[in-house]
Amino acid sequence: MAKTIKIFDTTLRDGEQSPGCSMNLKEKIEMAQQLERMNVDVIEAGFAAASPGDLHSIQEISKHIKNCTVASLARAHKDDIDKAWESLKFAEKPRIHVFLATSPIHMEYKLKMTPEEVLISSEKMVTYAKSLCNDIEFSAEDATRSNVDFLAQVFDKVIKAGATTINIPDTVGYTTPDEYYDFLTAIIEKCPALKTIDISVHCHNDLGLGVANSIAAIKAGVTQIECTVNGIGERAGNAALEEIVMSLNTRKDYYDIETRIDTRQIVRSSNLLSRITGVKVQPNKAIVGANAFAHESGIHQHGVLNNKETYEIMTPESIGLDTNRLVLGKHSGRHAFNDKLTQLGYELTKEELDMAFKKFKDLADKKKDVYDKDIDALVSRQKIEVPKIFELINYVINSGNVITSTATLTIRKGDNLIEEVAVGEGPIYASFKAIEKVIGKDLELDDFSLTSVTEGEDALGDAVVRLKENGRVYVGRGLSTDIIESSIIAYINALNKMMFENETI
Ligand SMILES: CC(=O)SCCNC(=O)CCNC(=O)[C@H](O)C(C)(C)COP(=O)(O)OP(=O)(O)OC[C@H]1O[C@@H](n2cnc3c(N)ncnc32)[C@H](O)[C@@H]1OP(=O)(O)O
Ligand SMILES: CC(C)C(=O)C(=O)O
Repeated sequence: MAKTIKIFDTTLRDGEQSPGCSMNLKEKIEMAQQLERMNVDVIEAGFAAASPGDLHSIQEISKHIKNCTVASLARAHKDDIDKAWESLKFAEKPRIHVFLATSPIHMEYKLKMTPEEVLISSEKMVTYAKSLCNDIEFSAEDATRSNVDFLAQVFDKVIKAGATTINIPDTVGYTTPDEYYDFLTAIIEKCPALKTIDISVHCHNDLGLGVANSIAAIKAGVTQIECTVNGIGERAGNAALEEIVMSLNTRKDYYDIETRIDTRQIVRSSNLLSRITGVKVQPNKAIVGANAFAHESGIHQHGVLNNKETYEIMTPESIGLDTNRLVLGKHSGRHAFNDKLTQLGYELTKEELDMAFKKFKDLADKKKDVYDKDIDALVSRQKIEVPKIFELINYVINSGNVITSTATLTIRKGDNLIEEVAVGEGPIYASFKAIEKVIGKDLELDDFSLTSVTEGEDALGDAVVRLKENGRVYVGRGLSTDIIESSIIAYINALNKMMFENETI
């Protein structure tokens, strides 16, 4: 019988450590709910001691999650562990995740602790965490550059102290698949107690080997894999969840390993994360890249026309890739719309449904064919919307290749309608300048991009604006069949986020 391994998702903790990938509370809750829909076993929701905001967001995420374990990270410090426990007070299935580095370089230069002190502290802190919570994970940070005998000693102590999962991470993405397999096999042999609990790995991608190392670890007998959606994470990122899960799924014939992941939720999870962070997935990314199922050359196309399996090792449907099915049109009613939302995995309140239905009708008026992707984009965006402190009422553009563009914008702030005119190189830049005039200050535009949600002349334009202030990036998104309108909405959305989170303006 196939063995089932656990998927521990750390998109909201290690993933959020990725530059430019920070998320606000609403976005984290929406992402956590999507992870639950995808059926991950554990959601690492954050590092409570990092800030009161992090602690609060773990509490709020916990309130919304029923089926997954929620983990909170802590250094081997009593105060961190107390905060982690406080952050988990609403969790149905809480896990405290304590970590301490075990490699000579980390112990000497970072922790300034002797191996003996690390041994004592690990045992003491796991004992303390266990007095609060039954489910305790212990991670030996930089395990792959640690001495195997020393690690075995640490693991013996923390397992006796009550750890229920031991994580053996490749913190700096240093190891290779063969070496990791040998290393894990050796450590399991030296510390037989490991066989009585869950053994986990957490692989980074510094050499591009995060997924390969995770798969080698499964072969060596580990029972939990730590990973992130789209492989985001510190530096070059973490092992990508979708790649690990689909490798095991596609090569079940070889590994005979299963996960509990609903693979049809993979594309939606990837899209939602990109939508939230504004970080796009590279087109040739395995599984979720735009080209992952595209066949460009004649010989391939010929093969696929005769039999898809000539060049496709998994079906697009198995990862939830919508094959552009026409779903609804402007004559569709509320029941059909609600039914579609249920199929897509959404549960909306009546108020949310009313709002989404109105947006859908507006879209169906402008766009001939409405696809699953369009509806997903509309609804997932609505769920992470912040209050509209500024709102676009209307705009007029005067532009061409022989004149400087002029934008006239009317924007609502509270009960006031403010109109401003600005000129700029191109209609979008002129519009952004007009918004700055409305708020009375210059903003730093970190990045701007525009893509289409689906194909076709009437496709929805998806604009992403990244505004930077005091080192923080605020990502705004705008969706419209008119690309200038979507750009203006995206800019105002980023501005609203900045105000909502920071009250800076
Ligand atoms: C491999 C990983 O991904 S680990 C997780 C990384 N995530 C983060 O760092 C989250 C964001 N971090 C933060 O907000 C801050 O670093 C905080 C709040 C956690 C700590 O901030 P500060 O107290 O100012 O410490 P700072 O970050 O400068 O240094 C880390 C301290 O923790 C110690 N430390 C590091 N890891 C551990 C550990 N696992 N257990 C105990 N102490 C540790 C370091 O030795 C250093 O101690 P020192 O202050 O006595 O010299
Ligand atoms: C805290 C641990 C698990 C970690 O993030 C790492 O080792 O990379």
